[in-house]
Amino acid sequence: MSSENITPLAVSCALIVQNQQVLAVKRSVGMDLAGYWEFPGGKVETGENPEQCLIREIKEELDLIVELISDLTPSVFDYPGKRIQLIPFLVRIKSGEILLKEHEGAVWLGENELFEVNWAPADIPIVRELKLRWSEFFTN
Ligand SMILES: Nc1nc2c([nH]c(=O)n2[C@H]2C[C@H](O)[C@@H](COP(=O)(O)OP(=O)(O)OP(=O)(O)O)O2)c(=O)[nH]1
Repeated sequence: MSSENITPLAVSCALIVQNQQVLAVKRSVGMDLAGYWEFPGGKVETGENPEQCLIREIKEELDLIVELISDLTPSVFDYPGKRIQLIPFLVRIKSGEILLKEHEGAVWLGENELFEVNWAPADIPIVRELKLRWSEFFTN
């Protein structure tokens, strides 16, 4: 089968913003893409939409309740053997304290620190869009 025919795996992810910063989390040993930084989230399951997936994953991974502020442009990326469609949402924390249940690290990044971590390749276009639209997101 040619790569054009691979059905993308939909993955929702959260750009959690607070105090002019966004949260990045580090994938743990044992996960695929271990050691890369990403936005928390996960695969959209049967019967849920990307927004519902996001709320569920952020509760599961970080023990946070978040609310959606806006969406960004999905990023399609081909990893060996799989195509990911990463669906990003800008969110804010509604309640809870961050508890890392699956990741091995977390860091808050300001506008000029966005590229200081080693992002999973699929995240790069999203980080670029965040940087371009930074003032729009942080002045509202
Ligand atoms: N969650 C998340 N996954 C990402 C990002 N960037 C990126 O390439 N991925 C990839 C890594 C994985 O191959 C896939 C999502 O897998 P996952 O392991 O987070 O999803 P999940 O929690 O539903 O998975 P599972 O362990 O239950 O199978 O997407 C990102 O920013 N966030």
